[in-house]
Amino acid sequence: MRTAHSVETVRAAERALMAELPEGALMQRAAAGLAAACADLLPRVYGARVVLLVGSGDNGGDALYAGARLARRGAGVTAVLLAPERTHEGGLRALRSAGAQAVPVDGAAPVVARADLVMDGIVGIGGKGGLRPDAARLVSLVRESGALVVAVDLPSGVEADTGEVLGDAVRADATVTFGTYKPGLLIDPALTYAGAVRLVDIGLSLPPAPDLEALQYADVAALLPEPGASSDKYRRGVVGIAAGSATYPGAAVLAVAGALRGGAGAVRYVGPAADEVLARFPEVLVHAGPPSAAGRVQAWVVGPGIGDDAARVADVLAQDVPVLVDADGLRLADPSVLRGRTAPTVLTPHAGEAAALLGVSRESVESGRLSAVRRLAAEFSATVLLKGSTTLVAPAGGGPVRVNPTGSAWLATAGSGDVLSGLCGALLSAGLGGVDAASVGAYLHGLAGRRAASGAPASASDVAGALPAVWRDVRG
Ligand SMILES: NC(=O)C1=CN([C@@H]2O[C@H](COP(=O)(O)OP(=O)(O)OC[C@H]3O[C@@H](n4cnc5c(N)ncnc54)[C@H](OP(=O)(O)O)[C@@H]3O)[C@@H](O)[C@H]2O)[C@@H](O)CC1
Ligand SMILES: Nc1ncnc2c1ncn2[C@@H]1O[C@H](COP(=O)(O)OP(=O)(O)O)[C@@H](O)[C@H]1O
Ligand SMILES: [K+]
Repeated sequence: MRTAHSVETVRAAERALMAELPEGALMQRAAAGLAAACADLLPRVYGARVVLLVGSGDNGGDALYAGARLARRGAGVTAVLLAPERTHEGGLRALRSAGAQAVPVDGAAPVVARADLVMDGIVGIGGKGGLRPDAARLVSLVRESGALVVAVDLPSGVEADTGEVLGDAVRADATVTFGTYKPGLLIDPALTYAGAVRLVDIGLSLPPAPDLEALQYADVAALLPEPGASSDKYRRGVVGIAAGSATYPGAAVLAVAGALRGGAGAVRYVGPAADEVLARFPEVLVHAGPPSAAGRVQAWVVGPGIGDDAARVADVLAQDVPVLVDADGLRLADPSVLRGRTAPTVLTPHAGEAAALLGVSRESVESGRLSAVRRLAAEFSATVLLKGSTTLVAPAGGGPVRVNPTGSAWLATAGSGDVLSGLCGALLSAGLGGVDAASVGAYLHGLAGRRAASGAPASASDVAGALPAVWRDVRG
């Protein structure tokens, strides 16, 4: 599991560790890791032209000590000081004694223009808001220079805790972060500013529950349901799909396609697209009448392509089994019924649907995805999977939010959300909890999107078709 911790948590861990160590030891650890990462990125350290952008805090201190290390290895290092009178004193002394020079901001243009590598030590976890005007001007010089940019701890100008970018920010090729990932390094839009992220262990002891976590291959493999000797189709889990309408039969077919690849023992379908579903998937059990009369299921998916069939949504929500609500179902579900359910509920909105549920603009959801998903989970007492370029899953009762690391923009194709809902529903029916079902589903769906596309457009059916192969890859 990859984990990220909030600034407050990092600060507390830093205080505890600093009390045990000689002064400056932590910053030396950070600077050593940073210098090593820069050396790896440069074709050759000796003779390389390195420019440090140095703000007034410890982030600038890290850059100065790392710059001193590179200068001692023969790099030509120049520090650009944004606040010369408030620069980290020890760092500046170290830089000068390594033979490097420092210039004020108005002397930056010629040195930045010739830089091979720029280290961004303007601001780290102490930053608030986008870059200030003098820093922003400096960063636009860097952009014009074409130099390799390495952000110290996080790209200056992004919000560490939320992933928001409130103005100008540094666009880095790589970010060297200390102690733990910061939430903003895993969530867009900030994520797209960070480049390749390298974590440097500086010995912090962090609490076991992070603010954010991302499943890795091994975590997903351990969560995948697997039939055993005593399994039968009912024990493996039966997932019910209440989806589709005369206008949108395809949504039913795609949700079923996802469900059939999600590890359930059987898929039941209820709705007006039974003929279309059976024509494509004869293994599905179809039922007329309300979902509650369809026979036992261990989890329901309701909503994709359902049109205005509020009765079908209400019927599903009244059943005391896990329910995943998607698409039209999100619009039709009664919020008080959602809140009152005792069995797990999973909501899977995209940003537009999330905005409607929260009564805010789509833009505010997109720019503040982490707070939006947490709010939704709290307001509806449900696990919430917020779709988009980085899909987030928040648990109903608070706790770490999961961020999906496998997304692919090729998934932004009509119907791929329907496949996801069926897949997650099947995982729920197989016994996974809401957060695991949603995050494992998103992980597999993202991998399937990449595999189905591999550089060319893929349809939602292709994504569903790629699921068995990615399941095998993950287990292998
Ligand atoms: N925690 C750890 O374990 C370790 C932490 N370490 C390092 O310390 C860093 C944190 O250092 P920090 O606390 O000194 O804050 P930092 O990020 O340098 O920023 C503060 C300065 O920035 C300024 N400023 C604020 N907003 C701004 C903006 N938008 N645009 C421009 N400027 C802005 C603000 O100025 P002021 O408001 O005072 O004018 C203030 O002076 C951390 O990220 C890591 O690199 C490692 O060395 C070792 C282990
Ligand atoms: N830019 C993007 N990068 C990665 N994944 C994306 C992006 N945009 C959308 N997706 C994913 O594509 C799927 C689209 O789902 P959804 O919006 O419900 O579409 P539909 O209703 O047509 O099925 C979701 O899994 C979502 O996370
Ligand atoms: K920085």
